[in-house]
Amino acid sequence: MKRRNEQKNVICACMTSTRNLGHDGFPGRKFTEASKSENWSKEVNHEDDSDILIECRNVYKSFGEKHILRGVSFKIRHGEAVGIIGPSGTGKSTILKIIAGLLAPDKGEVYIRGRKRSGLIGDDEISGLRIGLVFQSAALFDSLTVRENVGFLLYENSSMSDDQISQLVTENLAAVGLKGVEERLPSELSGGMKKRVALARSIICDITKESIEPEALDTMKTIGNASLTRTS
Ligand SMILES: Nc1ncnc2c1ncn2[C@@H]1O[C@H](COP(=O)(O)OP(=O)(O)OP(=O)(O)O)[C@@H](O)[C@H]1O
Repeated sequence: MKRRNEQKNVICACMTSTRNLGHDGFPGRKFTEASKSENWSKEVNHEDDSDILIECRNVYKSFGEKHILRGVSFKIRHGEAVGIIGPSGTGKSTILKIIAGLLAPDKGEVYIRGRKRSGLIGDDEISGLRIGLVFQSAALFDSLTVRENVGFLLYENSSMSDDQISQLVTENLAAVGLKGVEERLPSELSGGMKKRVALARSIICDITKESIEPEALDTMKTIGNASLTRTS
C-alpha cells in the first residue's frame, strides 16, 4: 500500500508480516509485540501532541464473556499509516469499528482530531468527522455494476449529472489501479479487485463530500464490516 497524498491517512487491520511495514518510505509503526490487546500501548514517545488524528485511551470491549479489548491505548498522528497486526479473532476489526463509531466501547475513550467520540456514527454531534471505511468483505451490491457501486451515493444523493458521476467513478477507479471494469458485476471481479472497488467508493465520498447530503455520508459509512479506516 503506497501513500498517494500527504493529506491522506490510513489505518488498516490485517494479517500480514511485520516486515512489510516501514518499506518504500512508508512510515510504519508496530503496536503489537504480541497478539494480546493489552500490549497495543507500546509506542514511540513524541513531545508534541498537536498532530494526533486518532487516539484510543484505555479502551475495553467484551462480547458476553469474551473480553476482546483490555485497555487499548495508542495515538495515530497526521501522515502516519498504521497496520494493526494479530491473529484472527484478537480484536483488530473491533477496535476499528470503535474508532469509526460502529461500536461503542464498554470503557475508555476515543478522540478524533481531539474531539471525544461519545456516540455512534449516526449521532449528529459527531457527523462530519470524515472517516471512510473499506470493508473486509468489500460489501459491494451484487446486482449493481462497479460503476453503480462506486457512484452509488452520488446517484442517490447528489445533484451531479450521470456524466459527471461517471467521470468521477472512472477517475477514482483509476486511482486504485482499476481500468475498464466499470460495467462489470462484482461477481466478475477477483477478491482484490472487489477490495479496490470498495476503496474507490470510500475515496469518492471524500472527494465529493461538498455535493452530498451529510446524512447520506453517514449512511454510506455504516455498510458492512470495516477492515480499513481512512481519515483526511
Ligand atoms: N458483534 C459481535 N458479537 C459477538 N462477538 C463478536 C462480535 N464481533 C466480534 N466478536 C468476537 O470478537 C472477537 C474479535 O473479533 P474481530 O472481528 O475484532 O477480530 P479480528 O482480529 O479482526 O479477526 P480477523 O483477523 O479474523 O478478521 C472474535 O472472537 C469475534 O468472534
